[in-house]
Amino acid sequence: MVLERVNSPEDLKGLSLEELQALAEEIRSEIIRVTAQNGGHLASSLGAVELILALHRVFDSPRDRILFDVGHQAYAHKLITGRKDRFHTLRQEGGISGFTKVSESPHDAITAGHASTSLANALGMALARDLKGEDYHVVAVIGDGALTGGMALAALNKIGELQKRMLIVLNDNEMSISENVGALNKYFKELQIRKWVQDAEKLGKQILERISPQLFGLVDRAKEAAKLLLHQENPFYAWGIRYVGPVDGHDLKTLIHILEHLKALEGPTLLHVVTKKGKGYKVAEADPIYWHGPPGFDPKKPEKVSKGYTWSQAFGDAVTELAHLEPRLFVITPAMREGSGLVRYSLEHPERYLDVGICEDVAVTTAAGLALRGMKPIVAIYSTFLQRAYDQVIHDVAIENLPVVFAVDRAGIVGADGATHHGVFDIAYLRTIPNLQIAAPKDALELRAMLKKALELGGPIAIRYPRDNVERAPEGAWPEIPWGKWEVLKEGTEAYILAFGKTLRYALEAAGDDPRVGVVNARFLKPLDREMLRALARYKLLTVEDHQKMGGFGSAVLEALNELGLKPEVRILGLPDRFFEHGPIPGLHRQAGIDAQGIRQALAEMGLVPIHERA
Ligand SMILES: Cc1ncc(C[n+]2csc(CCOP(=O)(O)OP(=O)(O)O)c2C)c(N)n1
Ligand SMILES: CC(=O)[C@@H](O)[C@H](O)COP(=O)(O)O
Ligand SMILES: [Mg+2]
Repeated sequence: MVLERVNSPEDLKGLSLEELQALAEEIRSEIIRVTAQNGGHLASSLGAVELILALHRVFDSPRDRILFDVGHQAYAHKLITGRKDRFHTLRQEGGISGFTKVSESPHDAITAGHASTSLANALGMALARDLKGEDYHVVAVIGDGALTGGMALAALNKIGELQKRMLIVLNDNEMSISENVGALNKYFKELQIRKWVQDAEKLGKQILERISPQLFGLVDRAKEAAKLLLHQENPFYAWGIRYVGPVDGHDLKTLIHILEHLKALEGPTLLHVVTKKGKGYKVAEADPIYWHGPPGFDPKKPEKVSKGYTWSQAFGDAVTELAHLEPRLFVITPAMREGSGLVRYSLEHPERYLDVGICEDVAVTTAAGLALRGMKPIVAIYSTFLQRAYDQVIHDVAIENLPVVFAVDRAGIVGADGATHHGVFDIAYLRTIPNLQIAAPKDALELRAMLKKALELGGPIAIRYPRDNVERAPEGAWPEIPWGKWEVLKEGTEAYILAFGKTLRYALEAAGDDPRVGVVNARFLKPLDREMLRALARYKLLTVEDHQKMGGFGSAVLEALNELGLKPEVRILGLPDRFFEHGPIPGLHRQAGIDAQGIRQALAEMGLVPIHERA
């Protein structure tokens, strides 16, 4: 076993090409083995194995800085940089992160998880290096999907201007999570055709020169003419960045040879490597979309595992039906078709569906444009990724009170993706925006009711729901709920739990059959149901939410009570002021004290000791 002998990238330097190739296969097996158990980003990491070995063979991490955009393709990097013995803890509570993480290893140049950050990071590092008179290489590996992000394209523009020495490796597997989109993506495809043309041309040349030099001359002139037709300005040259490629991203020998050469060059260089997402694992090669991030599987019999009916699917089913009722409906996703439950909708309503690529800012402002011209756009977007479009929500949507609905998926703790992905800031960053309303349905029926009503109401409305399963609602069901009104689910004589969104189930569990404790489905945060709040102010109140405590639902309740001049005893349960790492969602909720146990604890501290525990 070669991997046994590799404890740092230094150990790659002495390996033969055959040993490196054997190492690649051992790494693939380990990635499959652990992802089968833990879940994780299988296809992306399988596709980047040779590239990562070649980079660590040629460059000297951690002295040289190797950055991985998103960091989800970096499992091979983790295995050869001293973490092979902990790799089995990938994405587990207390285990190693599923992305690169500065605090996890000196070899992790950036903490990643959100796309398109590597190039600006690399630029900053190159600037620091040169200002301090230091001498090391800065290498950024970015996927074709991540390159659709505005941050990445804007960074290229600056990199080309400043001409700092750095290497950008474009890992082009023609995939984002779904098929990749964008004009650059089309151009890369054409470049690959051109590569094929070059190879065919070489072969043709050899044959022709032997048969007839005259004929060869004629063909040669024809080829020049064809080149003129095919020849387009390579955008990277326009950006002032040397372009090399495309090259086979699985050919270790060629990669090492080229990287050695590029290492010596001054200024910014982009090496375009072509890889296969899921390389070396048939099912992942055949379906890189499902195997982008499988939840776990039997490595011997890798079948797709159903994750059950999710909130995302409930959303997708609802908008697919709504599109028949509302011809102005238009749904946008920033590169998360599958994750947002939009496969069915995209197939049934392709003319009113758009995947903008990994650019949430463009998603929101495109929705604004649609709304300005009479459409009813819904932006389907993860809470964590909506952070990328905060200004657009204010500047392009809310100021003009445009009818844009934000279907905020993955709201709350999301589990194995960890701190970079928990959707625990959206209430705080949205609720201060005038005109924008915020709601959280308790089930799929309320989700349908809210989506339909939101389209009718107009104005910016955010509807947040968790990464979780949910009971399917009947097709065609469009219940009415009083907009802005909370719902008492259980009466109480001494206290009420005001639960927002997913924590409602914990509230009902904590209240149990205790007659003293009532439970409210506080499904509207903005507008808050002040009428009911006033009525409940004579009880003790406990708010609970799957969100940072600071600036969340509880804060909104406190502010409203203050404005109403009411001073009941209030406790707020939410996530404390720190980041939460990766781990199972229930465990993280327990840690945060927002589950049933945490609620009981808070009630006890408010004098409502559970009846069966009373002495
Ligand atoms: C800002 C942001 N939006 C969306 C995502 C979700 N996401 C994770 S990986 C990915 C696709 C990345 O494609 P690419 O860079 O080509 O890498 P590949 O998976 O193909 O190796 C997306 C959209 C993200 N991580 N960050
Ligand atoms: C790397 C990335 O950002 C996505 O792949 C993300 O991990 C998807 O999250 P879900 O699994 O919740 O769809
Ligand atoms: Mg890709």
